[in-house]
Amino acid sequence: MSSEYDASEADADAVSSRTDPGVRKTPAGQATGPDTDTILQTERLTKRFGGLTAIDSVDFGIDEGELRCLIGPNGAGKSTMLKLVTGRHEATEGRIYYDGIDVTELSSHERVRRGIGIKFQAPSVFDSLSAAENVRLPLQRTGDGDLSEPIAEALDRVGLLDERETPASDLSHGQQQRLEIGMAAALSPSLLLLDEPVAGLSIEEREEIATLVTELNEEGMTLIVIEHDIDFVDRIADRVTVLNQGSIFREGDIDEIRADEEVREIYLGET
Ligand SMILES: Nc1ncnc2c1ncn2[C@@H]1O[C@H](COP(=O)(O)OP(=O)(O)OP(=O)(O)O)[C@@H](O)[C@H]1O
Repeated sequence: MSSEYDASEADADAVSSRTDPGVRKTPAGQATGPDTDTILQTERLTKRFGGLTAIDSVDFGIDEGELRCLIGPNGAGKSTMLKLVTGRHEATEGRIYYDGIDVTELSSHERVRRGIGIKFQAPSVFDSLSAAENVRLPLQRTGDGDLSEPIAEALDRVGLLDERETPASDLSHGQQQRLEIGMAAALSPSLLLLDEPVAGLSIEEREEIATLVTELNEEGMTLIVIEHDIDFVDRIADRVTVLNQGSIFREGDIDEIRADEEVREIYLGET
């Protein structure tokens, strides 16, 4: 499990309090611009927590329209990687380019505005609020007026329209996960990051999430999904990136990754 103590929040605050967003185009930034398929590219991205290097000089790229799975053993740096992309963590070194610009210094809020969405590993729905009230929260950050139509659309997208008045606490675990994905997808991000969307779910609930994630991708959303369940990864992924000890260990399609003996050793616990 990810550590979620104050350092991450402090980082987010530090980033969001900046007044100069530091947006600038650089040659590497142009690598994510209109003349290329690459929507996200990191360059020697590094995150240290005190003496611990959680992400170690990583160059990670993903094409627009891809559905990429990020796998690796516990503590490999997967969640940290996503939090760096969203701005919840501030990079220690390196750059992050997204859709043609350098977003390294941008606040989380600004990155959301530019089309980066995330569903965190830790639950973020409000139990006492209904499904509709939960979906309203991200929508009212950017829009005002009558939100009933976008709320209905967002709930419909994740199959929860009939549960719109149900308090989140009364939803099943699978429905809560779908609600969280609905909240992250409500603003129609270009890039959606999902941290362990099927953890603790039944086989049927996993299948529902697999279908939902695949549909979002078919609608044109680019997705990065962290997942431990290799069968789920097999079900959804185009390509797979294996992280280990803060570095990219392998990248390839799922069949190559499953057949790779060293990956099996570090990730699947097989010899
Ligand atoms: N806020 C933090 N403060 C200090 N160390 C942290 C913090 N967040 C993560 N770490 C450390 O960074 C390393 C990478 O953690 P991270 O949560 O990114 O791994 P992960 O691959 O997502 O693991 P898991 O699969 O268990 O969720 C771990 O050693 C973790 O303890």
